[in-house]
Amino acid sequence: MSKPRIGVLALQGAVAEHMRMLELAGAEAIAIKKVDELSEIDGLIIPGGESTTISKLMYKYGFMDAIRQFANEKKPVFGTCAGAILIANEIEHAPEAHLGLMDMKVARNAFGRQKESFEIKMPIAGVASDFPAVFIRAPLILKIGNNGEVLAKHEDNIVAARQGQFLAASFHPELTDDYRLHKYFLDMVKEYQTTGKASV
Ligand SMILES: NC(=O)CC[C@H](N)C(=O)O
Repeated sequence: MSKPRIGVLALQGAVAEHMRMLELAGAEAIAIKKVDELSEIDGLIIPGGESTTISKLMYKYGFMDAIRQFANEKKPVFGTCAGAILIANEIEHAPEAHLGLMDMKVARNAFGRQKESFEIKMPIAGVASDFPAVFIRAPLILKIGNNGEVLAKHEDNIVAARQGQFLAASFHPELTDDYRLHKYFLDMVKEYQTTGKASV
């Protein structure tokens, strides 16, 4: 079977780092700069960075509707840090969501000033017992919808979750050499490719 093709939304943020991890995990990584490039990929990562900036650029280049359409085709989407904020359907203290794909409520910059940035090892269900998670002005997942699955918690707060084709992490899984969470996303993409084929 050929390698799954995974895109990284390349408007702002940690793009090259995600591409490197995807390649280590066995995918073909593609930087997505224009909407028509979405048709070339089987799954999409929306990286960390600054969610307001990425959102503005998404509107400017027509990505809002194009990514919603991509998700409608049952293709997996993984949002990390700012990317998790962008895929959430509810943001605390914000009047509206951005893409509103995944049924979860997030809070931005939720760790307070002394803990703006830190690294810990933590268990992630189905991924690792000791995953090195780097948090940088990270959001928290306050709640997830009924069919969502909590994958990781830090001090009782949800920091990684999955809901069907959607995966979200508060932290940056692309800043170390540990590509196990990228591998997990790759397996999700393969699962959806197989499901897609089986249903036709
Ligand atoms: N590292 C990050 O992606 C930080 C996210 C940023 N604090 C935001 O709200 O967009």
